[in-house]
Amino acid sequence: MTLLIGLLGCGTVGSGVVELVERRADKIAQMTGLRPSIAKILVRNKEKARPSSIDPAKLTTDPKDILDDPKISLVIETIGGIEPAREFILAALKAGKHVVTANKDLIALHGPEILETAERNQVDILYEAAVGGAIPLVRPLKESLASSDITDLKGIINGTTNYILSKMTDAGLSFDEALSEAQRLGYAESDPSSDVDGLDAARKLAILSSIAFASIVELSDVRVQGIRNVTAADVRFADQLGYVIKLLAVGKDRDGRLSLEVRPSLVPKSHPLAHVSESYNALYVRGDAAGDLMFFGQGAGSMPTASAVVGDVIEALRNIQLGVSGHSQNLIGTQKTAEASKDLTPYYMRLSAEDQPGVFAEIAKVFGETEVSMSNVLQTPTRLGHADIVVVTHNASAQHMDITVKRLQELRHVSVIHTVMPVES
Ligand SMILES: NC(=O)C1=CN([C@@H]2O[C@H](COP(=O)(O)OP(=O)(O)OC[C@H]3O[C@@H](n4cnc5c(N)ncnc54)[C@H](OP(=O)(O)O)[C@@H]3O)[C@@H](O)[C@H]2O)C=CC1
Ligand SMILES: N[C@@H](CC=O)C(=O)O
Repeated sequence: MTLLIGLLGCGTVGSGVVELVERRADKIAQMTGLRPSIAKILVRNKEKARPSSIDPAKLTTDPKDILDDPKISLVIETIGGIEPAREFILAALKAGKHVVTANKDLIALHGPEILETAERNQVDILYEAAVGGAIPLVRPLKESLASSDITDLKGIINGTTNYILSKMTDAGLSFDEALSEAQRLGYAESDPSSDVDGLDAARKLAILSSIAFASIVELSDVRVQGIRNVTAADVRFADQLGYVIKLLAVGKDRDGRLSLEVRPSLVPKSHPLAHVSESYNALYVRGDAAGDLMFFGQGAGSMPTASAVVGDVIEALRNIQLGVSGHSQNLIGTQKTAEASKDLTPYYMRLSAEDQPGVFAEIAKVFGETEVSMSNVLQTPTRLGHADIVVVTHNASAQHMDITVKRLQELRHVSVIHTVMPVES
């Protein structure tokens, strides 16, 4: 039997979905007893050039052609953003259609509303592709690891920034060159500042944390710092010190208190995360019974993301056949407190100061007075009479580092503090 699908959006991800559904239709029919067929595809502009796998006759600019068609039982949303994606998904769920989406913006911000609507209407809402591209993360956390209390999540969950940092480190590309390349390859969001400023990773961390830590997680619970301040100079200093720079997402549950952060960090070259390059993502998970696990794979791009979308389609078809649709939602009732991490860690700081006798002594004095101990110092002359000074500290708290930064900014000979990043061990 054929099951008709409506596809909302046919860009990087949507076009990959069309190709993969066609390629796998026979296999999926064997696996599930239902043959998926994409009947209609919603786009903004029907005249735009599309891959040859897209049948122009299926294109429409009217969402009603999908949402009001009773023959369409499943909707795949790959438009992105909040509206009109939210409106379309809610309408599809209310019309009794199952929904598969790759939209992390929407799930991170309106997850409870969407999951409740699906539950009420006894249909599936599946969003594996929203986090980590091809890597199965949502389902393992929801199902396979449900027997463990998860205490830690740590990883690289944005392909674009990882691509940019890898290319700045390994190929000497400038930030702008690397970003343009990531856009050309289809990794970046339509507004790439979501990637660069860490928001995309924050949305993904909120989604993962809500499942792993069994809590409602608001996006505002995640402290976010992107990679805009990371320059070629930081990449070079990090290299000299034996590190690479990565945008890490870190979530912890300490006895019901959550700390959630996205921030650029120095990772030792020997650390497994240091070898996760280009658009690859990786996530460490620590659970009390399961121990430590690491998930790794392609975190962005057309086919890797389509692979997760079509995996969800197959689950929805199986659920339809078994008559168990609408039970995949895992609604979470409680909300744990989120606060800044109190863990101590070494920090990397780069600042510019006048290059004259006594200046470094003044800087060192501030570190002494704020009780942040230095473990390593590098200095390079930059422009006439100025120098870049890099300090790596021993373990310090974020609060002590904030005070140190404030005090240093008051020094007459310090012109600017460029970057402050935690250092992983
Ligand atoms: N790119 C990636 O690697 C990944 C993306 N995602 C997520 O997948 C989703 C899609 O991303 P991506 O494929 O890169 O995005 P694209 O910008 O490449 O594609 C968006 C598609 O949606 C259509 N569209 C946009 N607005 C409307 C509208 N108002 N009405 C009808 N159609 C509309 C566009 O139509 P038209 O073609 O006519 O312009 C286009 O086909 C996003 O939620 C993204 O975050 C998730 C994981 C990885
Ligand atoms: N822009 C995102 C796409 C996948 O989620 C990324 O770069 O990771």
